Amino acid sequence: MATAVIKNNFYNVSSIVLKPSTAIPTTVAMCSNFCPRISNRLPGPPISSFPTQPRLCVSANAFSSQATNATSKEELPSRIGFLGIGIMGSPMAQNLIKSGCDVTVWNRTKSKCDPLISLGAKYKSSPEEVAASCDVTFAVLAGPESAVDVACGKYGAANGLRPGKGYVDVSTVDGVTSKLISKHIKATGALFLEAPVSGSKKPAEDGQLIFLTAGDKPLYETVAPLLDIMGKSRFYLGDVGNGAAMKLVVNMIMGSMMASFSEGLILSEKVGLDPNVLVEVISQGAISAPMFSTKGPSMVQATYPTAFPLKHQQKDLRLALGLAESVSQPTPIAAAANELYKVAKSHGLNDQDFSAVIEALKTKLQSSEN
Ligand SMILES: NC(=O)C1=CN([C@@H]2O[C@H](COP(=O)(O)OP(=O)(O)OC[C@H]3O[C@@H](n4cnc5c(N)ncnc54)[C@H](OP(=O)(O)O)[C@@H]3O)[C@@H](O)[C@H]2O)C=CC1
Ligand SMILES: O=CCCC(=O)O
Repeated sequence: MATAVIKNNFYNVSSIVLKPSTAIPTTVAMCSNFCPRISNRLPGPPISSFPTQPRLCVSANAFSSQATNATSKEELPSRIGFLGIGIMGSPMAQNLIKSGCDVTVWNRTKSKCDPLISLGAKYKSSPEEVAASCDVTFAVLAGPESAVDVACGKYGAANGLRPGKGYVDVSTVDGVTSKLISKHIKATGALFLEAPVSGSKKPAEDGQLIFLTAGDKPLYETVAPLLDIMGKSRFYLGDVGNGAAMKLVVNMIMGSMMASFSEGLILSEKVGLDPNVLVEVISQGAISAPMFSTKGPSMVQATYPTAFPLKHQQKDLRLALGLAESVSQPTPIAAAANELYKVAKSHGLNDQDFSAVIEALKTKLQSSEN
C-alpha cells in the first residue's frame, strides 16, 4: 500500500479519487494552489499560464513515516541545469523557465537550445560546465548509452559536481545503468535521484508528468517543488533502480497495449468494420484508455505525429524484457510486442510515433519489403 502526501497530510492512496471539476475532494483540491504558491517564491515574473490541476504526491509505504512536506522546509535550488533538450526535455525546461527559474541548458545539438535561450535560459557548452554552474542538474537523454555518456563521460556532468549539488536523471534507463550513474555521481559527494516520467509530449508541455523517483531522499525533497512545476504527481520508491523498474513495467504494458490495439484496428478493417467506430466502442467500455482515444483516429488515417518515438518504445520493451529475464519472469506478450516494434524499426519508422507500429502489420508493407 502506498501513501499519498498532499501538503502536510498523508493519505491512503486507495481512498483518494481524482475526479474532474466539482468532484475533486477538498484535500486534493488544496493542492491546486500548491504550485502557484511555490512559484511565487522563485525569482522572476509570476506565472500567467501555469497549469492549476491538482498535484498528488506519493511515497512508498516504507518511507511514509519519514516523509515530510517537501515544500515547507526545503531551500529551493536557485540555479538549475538541464541536459538533453529533446521532445521531453524542451517543454520540461520551458516550464521551469516560465516559472521564473534560473535555468542553464546544454544539448548535443546546440540549435535545439535556441528557443529556450530566447526565453531566458543560459547556455554552457558541456554537461560538466552546466553541473559546475548549477545547484541541481536534470538530464533527459535518449537511453542508457547517452545517459551514461552525459553523466560520466569526458566533459560529463560528474566532473562538475561536488558536495552540496544534485543530479536528477529523468531518462528512461534500466536499473543497472541507473546504479552505475548513481555510483559515479555519488563518488563526487553530490546527491543522486533517478526520476523517469510517465506521460508524453503534451503532459510535459502542460506540466502534468508523473515522476517515478528513487535515490537520495534529501535530494527528492529539495527538488520536489521543481517536480511539481513539471508534473502532476510524484512517487518516491526507495532505492535507486526502483524508479527505473517501475517505469519499464509501465512502458512494457503500454507497448503491448499499443501492439494489441493495432491488431484490432487492422482486423476490424479487414472484416469490413469501420475502425473509427471500433475506437468509439472501445472508448465507452472497460478497456477505454486515453491512449486509444488520442492515437486511434490518427492511426486510422495512417499518420503518426511523434510524441513518443517508436525507437524509444522498442528500447523500453528491450529493457523491460531484460528486467523480466533478471528474475526469470516469463513475459511472452511483451516479447511478441517487442518483435513487432523491431519489424517497424526495420521499415524505417524509428522516429515516427510508437503508434506507427501498426504499419508492421500491414500486409502490403510487409510484402513490398519481401
Ligand atoms: N517522448 C516521450 O513521450 C517520452 C520519453 N521518455 C524518455 O525520455 C527520454 C527522452 O525522450 P525524448 O525527449 O522523447 O527523446 P528525443 O529523442 O527527442 O531526445 C533525446 C535526447 O537525448 C540526446 N542524445 C541522444 N544521444 C545522445 C548522445 N550520444 N550524447 C548526448 N546526447 C544524446 C538528444 O540530443 P540531440 O538533440 O543532439 O539528438 C536529445 O536531447 C528517453 O529516455 C525516453 O525514453 C519518457 C517519457 C515520455
Ligand atoms: O515513455 C513514454 C511514456 C509515454 C506516455 O506515458 O504516454
